[in-house]
Amino acid sequence: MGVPMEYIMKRRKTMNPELNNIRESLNEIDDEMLSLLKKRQKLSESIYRAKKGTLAPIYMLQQENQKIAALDDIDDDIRNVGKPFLKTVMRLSREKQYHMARKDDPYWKLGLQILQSQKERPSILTIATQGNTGSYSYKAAKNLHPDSAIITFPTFESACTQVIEGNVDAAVLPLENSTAGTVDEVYGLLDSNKLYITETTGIEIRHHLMGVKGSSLESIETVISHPQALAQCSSFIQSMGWKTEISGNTAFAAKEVQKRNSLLMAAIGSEEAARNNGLELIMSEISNVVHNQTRFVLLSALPYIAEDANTCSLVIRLAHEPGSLSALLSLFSDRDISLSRILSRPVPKKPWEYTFHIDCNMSPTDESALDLLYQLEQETLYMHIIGWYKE
Ligand SMILES: O=C(O)C(=O)C[C@]1(C(=O)O)C=C[C@@H](O)C=C1
Repeated sequence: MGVPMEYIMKRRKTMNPELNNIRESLNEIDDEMLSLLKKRQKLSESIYRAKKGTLAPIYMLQQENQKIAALDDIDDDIRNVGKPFLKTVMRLSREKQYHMARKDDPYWKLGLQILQSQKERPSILTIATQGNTGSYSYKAAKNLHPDSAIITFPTFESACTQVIEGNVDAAVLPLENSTAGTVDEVYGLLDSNKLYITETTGIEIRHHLMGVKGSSLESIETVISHPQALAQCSSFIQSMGWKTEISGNTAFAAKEVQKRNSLLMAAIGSEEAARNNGLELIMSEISNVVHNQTRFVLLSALPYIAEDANTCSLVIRLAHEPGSLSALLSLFSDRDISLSRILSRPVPKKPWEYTFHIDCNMSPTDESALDLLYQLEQETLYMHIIGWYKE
């Protein structure tokens, strides 16, 4: 029989009285600090009330910098820990003030837009995808809305244009693959801010090698597919020493092989792509990893937010300053909001400046989520919600 944990803990406590005493003292100091913090937060409420109605902003950067700079004159030991400590308490003070300001502002535009977006789910009768019927996007669209009519377009951009122009209800596009990473072009299209992610689905990707009748591993010299599919099967391709050719998607690759009708060429794609183009499977499942998934998103022109939404996708631009990203991340962690993805993309025409795509787990009914958005609007150069959906 094992020794009960409680007994071990008790023994530990009595075995080292010196350690216990120090811990007791630490606890006392923590209690004192917490009670001071409580007092400080009360003062933050008062400072907010004093600022209310004046044009004074909540974030007084100069004020904060002065306080931090004043620490330069004190001894090393306390300066180094004092700076992050003061930054934290001032940030908590701002968070309190933003919460009060949001509550006081019934006309907060983004808050009203969020409320308006929580309407009934719009019906999705027509969906645009890129590629043709054998593509994984087609499969993902069917997965999400089995009864919808799916119309295929040659590029991601043309599928999005159809949604923006109101010719279809939504587009389904791949956003991220578990092996090859993000689909940068789709992220670029999301940056245009005309579309919203309203649903997502994960599709298990099984890549197969296919060719015309008579082709074999020995006869092939070149493989054709979408760059993501080629990347996802790179180990096998390299081991065979094949050349690669790029196509718009896996279904187009299969079509191209059928058209060229050559034993020297094979395509990488789904079983459907082989079937639809009369090709034979030369080898099944050639991906680098067994569980190869792609996350697809349904994009709508209307910013619909589901009642049970738990993931919010944000695009944020920050000032190009040291510490700006870590300060941003603290605004999430202070509120216990976890991030499921973070991605940086270069800002066009602005070398070394970045846009951050952040997915975080929060519900539109959470007060802390609204506080966060309110604060982000004030403290970042730019913030936009590109979707709030159930994942
Ligand atoms: O001095 C202010 O205006 C405050 O709101 C107080 C305070 C602080 O907590 O010290 C908080 C936020 C400001 O950015 C600067 C300082």
